[in-house]
Amino acid sequence: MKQITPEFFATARGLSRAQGESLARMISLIMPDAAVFTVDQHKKISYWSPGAEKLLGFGEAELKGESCLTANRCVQCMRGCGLIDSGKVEAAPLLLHRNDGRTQAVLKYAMAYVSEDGGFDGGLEVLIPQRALAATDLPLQQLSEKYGLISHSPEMLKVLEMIRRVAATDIPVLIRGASGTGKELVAKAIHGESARSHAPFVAINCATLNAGVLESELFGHVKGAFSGAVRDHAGLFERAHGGTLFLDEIAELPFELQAKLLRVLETGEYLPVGAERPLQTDVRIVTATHKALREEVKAGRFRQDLLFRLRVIPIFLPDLQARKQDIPLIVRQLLKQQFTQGALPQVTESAMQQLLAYDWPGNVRELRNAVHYALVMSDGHYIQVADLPPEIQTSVAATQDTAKSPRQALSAHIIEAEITACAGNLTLAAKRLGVGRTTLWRYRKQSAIKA
Ligand SMILES: Nc1ncnc2c1ncn2[C@@H]1O[C@H](COP(=O)(O)OP(=O)(O)OP(=O)(O)O)[C@@H](O)[C@H]1O
Repeated sequence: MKQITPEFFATARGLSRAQGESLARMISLIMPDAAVFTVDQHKKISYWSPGAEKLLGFGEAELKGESCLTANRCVQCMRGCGLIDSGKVEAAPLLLHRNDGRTQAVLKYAMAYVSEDGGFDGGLEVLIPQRALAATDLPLQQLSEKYGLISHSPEMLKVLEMIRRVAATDIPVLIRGASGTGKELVAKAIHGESARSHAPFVAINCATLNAGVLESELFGHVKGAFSGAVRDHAGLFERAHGGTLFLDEIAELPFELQAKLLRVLETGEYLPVGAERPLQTDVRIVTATHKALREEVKAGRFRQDLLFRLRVIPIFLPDLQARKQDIPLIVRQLLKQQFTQGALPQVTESAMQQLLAYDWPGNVRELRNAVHYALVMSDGHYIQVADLPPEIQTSVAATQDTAKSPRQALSAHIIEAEITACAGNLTLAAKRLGVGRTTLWRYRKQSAIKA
């Protein structure tokens, strides 16, 4: 039989099965909205409270004697919940799948029963529903415009859908994507659509400060904590209280601070530098990285337990290179931001071809910079190949821009992207492109004949 770790046995002194079973019934009376259940030494369900039935939609009759994984359907549960290894689980955030397919955010607490010979003898588990918030019902198109996350690509539409879902919970989110793919925009959208939107969104890049300064920035310090600490300093956890703390480049968080962050996630408590008593915080943590954190764990640079805490919901942002159909749309959006009045400059077909051929290692940030550069260089009416930054001019052998008619300024790519954006509504697409409907129809016909 698997042995419980001596540390747990020493601290918890163990809960016997008989004690646990009556405790479970008591907790389910006191906390009728929580799911309370017990498992035997084989992790088969032995008690399932009415609250559990209400929360997850499974009845006791169908679950008794079944593996706990039948009712606790989630990625972390499949990996192992830690109950056998550490004897207890404290405030683990989970996203469970209910019997009816909907998801339910919970915080899980569990305590193992210890047999007389010190072995695992089952356990008592309590799942506390996380704040029941309605997912935002903002249509994806409006969500994308509200936060400037412009895209048509299926991958980005999935990201927008994820934002809508996770905003309704307090579950930690890890955003993975290369530099300039929009990680901070996604974090802001999650915050902005959540019930925390009235409280601050605070962001910090963990790669830019050394361990000492970062600790003081995150957790604050008290007067006299170190030379130069002439007054108390509120940390970001205090400033973000009630809101969202966005930790960018989380892979760079120094190892010694990883344990402190883990403590906040587990207990909501942290210790300002030099302080004697911990403070409580209520923040939602959203993290981002361009690195594979699993590799960082393997290399011994990142704590596995912290990874599991942070990566409850991962969101992946694709490189711009993998969604080039977004380029005309984003360019247009960037031009609109610069020109609030008057006609937008037209991007010539050759210039658009160069933009589409380029690899964009700096992703949308680089595209934004290129558009700003081109605007400075252009005559204000047309953006041509010669107006683009040099590295983009040479992305493919550019053809010379000789024509300057509006039709030639509109490439087939732009036309088709706009029509898709308008869900096939040619009148709207023509309006957004600044041409008449008949003209748009003629352009399309001519492009089709040329093809
Ligand atoms: N889909 C998009 N549509 C329009 N603009 C975007 C989009 N994605 C990113 N941007 C713009 O690109 C720039 C970089 O975005 P952001 O700072 O969110 O990227 P990031 O992934 O957090 O970058 P880094 O990792 O370097 O901090 C910002 O100006 C942002 O407004």
